[in-house]
Amino acid sequence: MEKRKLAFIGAGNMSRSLIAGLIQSGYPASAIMASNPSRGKLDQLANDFGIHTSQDNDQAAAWAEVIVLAVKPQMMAGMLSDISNVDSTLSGKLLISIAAGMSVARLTELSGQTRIIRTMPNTPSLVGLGMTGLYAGATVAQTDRDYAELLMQAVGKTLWVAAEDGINQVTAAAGSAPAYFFLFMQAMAEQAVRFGLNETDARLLVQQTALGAANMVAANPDVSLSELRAQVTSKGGTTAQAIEHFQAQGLEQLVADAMTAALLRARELETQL
Ligand SMILES: NC(=O)C1=CN([C@@H]2O[C@H](COP(=O)(O)OP(=O)(O)OC[C@H]3O[C@@H](n4cnc5c(N)ncnc54)[C@H](O)[C@@H]3O)[C@@H](O)[C@H]2O)C=CC1
Ligand SMILES: O=C(O)[C@@H]1CCC=N1
Repeated sequence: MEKRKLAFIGAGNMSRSLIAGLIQSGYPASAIMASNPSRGKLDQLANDFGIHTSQDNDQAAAWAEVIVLAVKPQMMAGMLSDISNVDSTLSGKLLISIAAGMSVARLTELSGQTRIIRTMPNTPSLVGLGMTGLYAGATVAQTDRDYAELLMQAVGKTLWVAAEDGINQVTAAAGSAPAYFFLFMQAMAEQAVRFGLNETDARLLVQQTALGAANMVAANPDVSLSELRAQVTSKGGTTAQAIEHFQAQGLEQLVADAMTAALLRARELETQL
C-alpha cells in the first residue's frame, strides 16, 4: 500500500491500537505522527514505536497528507476549530474520522472539507485483529477509498457500509463489542476464582477458551453459530445446564437490548455534536 504521511490527532487508546498495528504490519514509523495536548502518551508512542510526535495539532496536520481525527466526539468541534487557518492546514487533505457519532456532514461543516472517510475501528487492531467499518460519500475518490481500506486492512478486517447509519450499526456490533466480550470474560474469570482457582489459572482458562471459540468460528464459515454451540452441548450434560440458565434469564434479549442501546447512543451523538 501507499505509505502516505499519516497524522493522528488525539493520541489515546484507539490511536495507540491503530499505530501499534500499523507499525507491526510494516507501515514506516517515519511516516506516522501523533499529536496530543499533553506529552505523556506522546512520549510512550515515541518510545514504543519511534513515530514523530507533537503537542501542536497544526504542526501535525500541516506535515501530514492524511489526517486521522481521533479525539473523543465531544472534543471534535473544539479541536477542528482550533486548528488555525483551517483552510490552509487541512485544505485538500484526506481526513479519516474514527469518532463515534460524528456524521460526515457535521465533519464537513466543522472542517470546511469534503474529502472525508468515516470509519469505526476497534481496539483489537492493536494485535492485527481489528474490525473496521468504513463509509464515504459519493464524491470521495476511489484512490482515497482504497488507501483507507488498505490502512485498516493492515490492522485487521474491513467492511464498507453503503449508508452512513451502517457505521452506527458497526459501532454497536464491533466498535464497542470488545468490551462486551471482556465483561463476559471478566465475569467468568471471577466465578472461576470463587470456585477456588487462582487468578492466573482462571484467566488462562477463560482467555484460551475465548481464543479457541473465536478461531473455531473463523475456521468454520459454513457451520452456523448455533451448530457450533450444539456440538459442545451433550444431552443431559453440563453445558446444557449452563445454556438453559442463560436462556431462562433472557441472555439473547439482554444482548439485543445492550446493542440497541449502543446504536441509539451513536445516533443520539450525531444529533448533539
Ligand atoms: N476506544 C475505542 O475502543 C474506540 C474509540 N473510537 C473513537 O476514537 C476516538 C478516540 O477514542 P479513545 O482513543 O478511546 O479516547 P482517549 O480518551 O483514549 O483518547 C483521546 C485523546 O485525545 C486527546 N485530546 C483531547 N483533546 C484534544 C485536542 N484538542 N487535540 C488533540 N488531542 C486531544 C486526549 O488527550 C486523549 O489522549 C473517539 O472519537 C472514539 O469514538 C472508535 C472506535 C473504538
Ligand atoms: O465507547 C465509545 O463511544 C467508543 C466508540 C466505540 C468504542 N468506543
